[in-house]
Amino acid sequence: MPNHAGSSEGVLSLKQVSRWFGGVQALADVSMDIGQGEIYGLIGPNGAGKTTLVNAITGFYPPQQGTIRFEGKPLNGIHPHRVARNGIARTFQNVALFKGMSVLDNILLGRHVFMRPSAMASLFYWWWAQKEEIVHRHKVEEIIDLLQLESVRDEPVEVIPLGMQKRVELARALAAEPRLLVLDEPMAGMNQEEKEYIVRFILDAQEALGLTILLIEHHMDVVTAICDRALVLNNGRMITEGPVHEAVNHPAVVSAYIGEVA
Ligand SMILES: Nc1ncnc2c1ncn2[C@@H]1O[C@H](COP(=O)(O)OP(=O)(O)OP(=O)(O)O)[C@@H](O)[C@H]1O
Repeated sequence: MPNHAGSSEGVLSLKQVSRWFGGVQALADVSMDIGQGEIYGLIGPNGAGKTTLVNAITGFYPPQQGTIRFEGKPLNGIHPHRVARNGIARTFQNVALFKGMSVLDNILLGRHVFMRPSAMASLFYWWWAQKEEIVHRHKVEEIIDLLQLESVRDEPVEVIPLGMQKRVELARALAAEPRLLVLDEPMAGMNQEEKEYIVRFILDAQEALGLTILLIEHHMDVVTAICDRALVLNNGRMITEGPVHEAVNHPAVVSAYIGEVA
């Protein structure tokens, strides 16, 4: 059951956001407001526009119409790297880790938002860079602890089970110290036990770090268990938006999820 009621102050606010890919309208006038500390679900059948919405928020595919504001500041047209530095981290639908690198180094990569762009700067100010490195490693250790990745920290990521790889992705996103965390199907391909683990870790991280979360998820049991509110999309359009139990029981949602797309 939801236990993170959001305040009235919107952290992320979208107003009539639209996005086209050629002749396909992937998003049509989508609006939403996510409150501080909320876990907000984004649901809908395949091709509904969920990932496009996340890509619009995180700067990968800016909307062609409408406005997106984060903590009161406009996000439209901001480069993904700057969006990340401004406090929004995301995970990807398909595992996007660096094979051949250890779990620890993959998580450390999440710190890149704080690192200096010039390697030369680090070379000249090596002493400063060393101090910086210690801070980064310390933060990463905290996250390894929080997500219980200690036993695999030195393993190459490709040898650990999928469920753990997804947990490493979550860890890498947390390493960027976001205030808004966007999770794109964090449970895809997981078995029941792995799902239960990742739900637990998401809730732990949310509580420990005071996060606001936007969650794309197909598992309705998870959505109803942990989300406060939800937005339902179909063909890029808003079907319904509101308290999660009302949203998931909307007739169009029920029919969309049993295959008769409304
Ligand atoms: N880069 C792109 N180029 C062209 N069309 C795209 C692109 N990204 C998304 N689309 C189209 O936009 C629509 C919405 O796709 P999107 O991936 O956002 O849906 P989704 O709800 O995330 O689906 P899924 O649950 O399958 O991930 C689809 O018709 C898709 O083909």
